[in-house]
Amino acid sequence: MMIYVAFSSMLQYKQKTKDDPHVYAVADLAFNEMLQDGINQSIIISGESGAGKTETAKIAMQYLAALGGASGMESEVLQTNVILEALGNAKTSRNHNSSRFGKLIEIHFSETGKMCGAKIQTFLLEKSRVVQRAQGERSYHIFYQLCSGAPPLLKKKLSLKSANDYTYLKQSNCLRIDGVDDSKMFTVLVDALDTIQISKEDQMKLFSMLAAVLWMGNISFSVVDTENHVEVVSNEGLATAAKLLGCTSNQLVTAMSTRKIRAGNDSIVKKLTLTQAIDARDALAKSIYAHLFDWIVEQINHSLGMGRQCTWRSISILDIYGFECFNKNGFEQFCINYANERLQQHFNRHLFKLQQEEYLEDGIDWAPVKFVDNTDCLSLFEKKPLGLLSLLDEESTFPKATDLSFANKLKQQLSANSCFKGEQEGAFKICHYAGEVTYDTSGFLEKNRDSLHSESIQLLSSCKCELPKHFASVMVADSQNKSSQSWHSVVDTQKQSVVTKFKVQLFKLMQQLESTTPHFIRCIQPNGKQRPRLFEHDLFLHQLKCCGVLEVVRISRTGYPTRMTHQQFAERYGFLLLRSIASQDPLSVSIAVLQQLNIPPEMYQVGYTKLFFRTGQVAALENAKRKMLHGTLCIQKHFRGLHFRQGYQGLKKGAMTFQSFIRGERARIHFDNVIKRWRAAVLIQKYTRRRIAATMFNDQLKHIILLQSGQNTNACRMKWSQRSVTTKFKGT
Ligand SMILES: Nc1ncnc2c1ncn2[C@@H]1O[C@H](COP(=O)(O)OP(=O)(O)OP(=O)(O)O)[C@@H](O)[C@H]1O
Repeated sequence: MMIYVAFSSMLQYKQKTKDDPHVYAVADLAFNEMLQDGINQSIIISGESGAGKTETAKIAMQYLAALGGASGMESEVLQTNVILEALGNAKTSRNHNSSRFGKLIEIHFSETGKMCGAKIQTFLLEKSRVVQRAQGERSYHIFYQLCSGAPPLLKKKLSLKSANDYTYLKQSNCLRIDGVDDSKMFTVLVDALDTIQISKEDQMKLFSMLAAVLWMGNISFSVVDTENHVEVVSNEGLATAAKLLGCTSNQLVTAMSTRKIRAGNDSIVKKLTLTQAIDARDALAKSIYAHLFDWIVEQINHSLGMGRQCTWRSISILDIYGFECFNKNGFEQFCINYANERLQQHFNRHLFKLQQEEYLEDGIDWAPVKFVDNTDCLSLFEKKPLGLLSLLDEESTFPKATDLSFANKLKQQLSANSCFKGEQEGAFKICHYAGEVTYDTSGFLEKNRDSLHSESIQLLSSCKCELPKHFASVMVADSQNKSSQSWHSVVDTQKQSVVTKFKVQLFKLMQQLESTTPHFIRCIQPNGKQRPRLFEHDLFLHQLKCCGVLEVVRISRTGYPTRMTHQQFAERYGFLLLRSIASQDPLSVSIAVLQQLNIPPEMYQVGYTKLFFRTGQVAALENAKRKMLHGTLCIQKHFRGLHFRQGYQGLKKGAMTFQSFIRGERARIHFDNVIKRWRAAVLIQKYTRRRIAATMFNDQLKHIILLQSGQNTNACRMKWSQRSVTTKFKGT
């Protein structure tokens, strides 16, 4: 667990730095602990509005994306910020890019630490901002981005005009933010939608609904009788809104200016008064926007969920709206500050209560550190039946109740509570952990009921476009009486109030966070003027005091932030012992390690089951471990080198012997072949030569014999003829 106090926004507005080594350190620790211990982690970022929570969350996400990158998911996960900021952030008097919703982003990692998906949960979007807000503030960024950045074709399709032409946008006299180019931001948004793989068709649906909301704001009413009943003025707003929703102008007129009232078996159609009609129009616009926001989050989750099959563990980053205290605080601030009380409780629990309880349970010597406990304030909200939330819900169920009657009820029931103070004219004050806030109850009951009339739901369900139909079905499913799934019954059924829904969501969130190892980042706002490098010391100190940072520093200095069971310690550092005492129990091993490393006794305490260390001691242990491991690694490195070199030489020798044998064998075979061929050639030559010689000899012999026989014959003949002559002479 780690707590980091961020003063990052001291650089705000002029020198934006998107680097923060301290945030990196927190993210790094969470990442390493996740891989090491196999436990899900959470990074809880809190602080006042404008203190830098969203920027810090983005820096942490970027760092985690870099650590778990190379899976292709990281750019998608980072691009979600662009979409969520466009639809859920707006300019307020305290922050030009204030998140008007809470967000928990769960980043999933595989066993090897690769990012493999993400899931986003959102909490309580401030939907009233769509139709109304304080002077100088803006509605959600996306409206201005769409009006100034949409390409001409899209503008024509949606009949879009400039932001100044829409009542919902121009009413607060603030259309621009210094240094922000809405038209450029629209291109960035479309790129992000493409990266997240939101199809062009779905993007078109999103932009059509946004345009429909804007055009609905331009629908006006005219009073037709003395009772202030109204008729809808047939103007461009009415026709365009109907076209974009996929219904007829008449259907829209009916939903906005009439109510069906049941009288026995019959139903009577009643015209609405001007206030009722404006409320009906605004309620429908707010409802469409809130459902559109949920729908886009659903689409993002669908896209980011593709790779979650290989999920192993996750790191959740919580960026929830900061504590707010304006000149006029309403229902939204009431819910936001309640959520902050819950988070402060989680913080106190982990940093003070659980830690100190652990010291006592393990029997170590400890003088308790006092801290500002907000349990009383939290029970003021949550106590049943006499808590703020229960009383608000109870009053919301009475049809005749008013905001004033609610304020009076609070005064009656809660004035004994030290955290509550009743004020004049329907106001009340709560002493929060971060300071006192005065709330104005006007609008509390209506906002808590958040009812949309059956006519409006019927209208949405009968629209030709897909999204309004989808929103209507979600509304029906949301209604408590799930058995009667039709729009007729939605208004009649007991719908869950906004605060109850929010409370349930918060409890679920807390349960989820409890199952993780928390890391806290406290953002501190340096000044209330949104200026860089300006420190308002009182504001600074106030925040440090309120969020318990001073106590955290105290407890960190005197306390024992690092704890390990004897077993864990022995397993982790036992190998550092020079003499082997492996047969001994983990406690003896641990003590022997501590003595060997000369850790001063005042820097640690030995509990029944755990060892407790003061700040910095683990670093010393880790240092010794690192040195030992480094030495071991060095020896291993050289041994492995030697071992492999010897192995290599042996292998080389073997290979060479083998190669020479093969080569000899091949040469021998080759030689044999050559000799055989040579011998065969010689034999052939011998026989050929003999044959030629024999033939020649025979020929010569023949000729000689012929010659000799000729000569012999001749000689005989001559001899014979000489003898005959001689005989003749003798005879004569
Ligand atoms: N690390 C930072 N570096 C530079 N500027 C920052 C940093 N953090 C915050 N800022 C500045 O402060 C402004 C407000 O920050 P951010 O929107 O994060 O506040 P927040 O606490 O989330 O407020 P809210 O609760 O209203 O959403 C930013 O628009 C930016 O200008």
